[in-house]
Amino acid sequence: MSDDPDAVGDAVVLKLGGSLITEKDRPETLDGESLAAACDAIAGALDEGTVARLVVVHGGGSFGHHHASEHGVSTTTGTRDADAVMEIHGAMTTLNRVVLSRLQERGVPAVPVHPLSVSARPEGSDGDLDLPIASTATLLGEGFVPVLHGDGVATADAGVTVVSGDELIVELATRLDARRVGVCSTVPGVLDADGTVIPAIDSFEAVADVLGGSESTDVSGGMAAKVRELLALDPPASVFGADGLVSFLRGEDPGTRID
Ligand SMILES: Nc1ncnc2c1ncn2[C@@H]1O[C@H](COP(=O)(O)OP(=O)(O)OP(=O)(O)O)[C@@H](O)[C@H]1O
Ligand SMILES: C=C(C)CCOP(=O)(O)O
Repeated sequence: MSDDPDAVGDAVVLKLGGSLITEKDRPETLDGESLAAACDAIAGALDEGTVARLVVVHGGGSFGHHHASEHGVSTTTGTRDADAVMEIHGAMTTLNRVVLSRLQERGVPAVPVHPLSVSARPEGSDGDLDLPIASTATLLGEGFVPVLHGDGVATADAGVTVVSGDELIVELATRLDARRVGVCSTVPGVLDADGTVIPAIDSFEAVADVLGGSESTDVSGGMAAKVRELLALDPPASVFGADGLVSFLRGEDPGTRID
């Protein structure tokens, strides 16, 4: 149990991967069908009551990664160019607006929380992420669905680096003492060398050989970084594809479970 006063205990933290909701190889292109299906699943789960408190985080896909890559910005390399920061953040808030409106159209009380405005890496790019949690926790307590996203983040001695949605879900799940964490991506789970879904992972070394980055432009490390982040997490996490989302929101363990 977390001793953080903002912990709400029964929250589910869900990442909608950028590779799911955008066409990652075509700059600033949405995958409207996949996004709609994901929003249907979320609205259905809230209606049925299988999830009471939900935090959604979405990734960058062809919005954030494309601009970050053009400016040479990653989770470890920053920029002091305000125009570059605005291009990266602007693309992410554009995508965030679309995600919010697709959720709101389905009756989901979704509201934005923009990480660039609240978070930092005060010890530099190798240091921990500081994500003040009060706004997300209070919104959750008031019945909203906070929607965060990968973004730029103020970083001591580096300017602005990228914070990935994968880092955000770990921080959110820990600080909120969440019940479960899900990562819905474009793959049906973490795949072994034969392309078969690995049902469970409990150590990085056991799967390091099959873990790669992303097939597309990606400044935050793809699947290898995802698994590393999720292994460091207390509550169980699942990595699954679009077909697993309804099942995850019903409390099942589709795809790969990471403990
Ligand atoms: N062993 C593996 N199993 C599954 N996917 C893998 C593996 N190794 C590398 N990958 C790559 O990881 C990608 C998923 O990671 P990626 O970071 O692109 O997803 P995402 O979180 O949906 O996107 P974003 O980072 O834009 O939010 C897959 O599309 C695949 O190219
Ligand atoms: C590239 C940016 C700005 C966001 C990265 O977030 P991710 O897609 O979750 O890795």
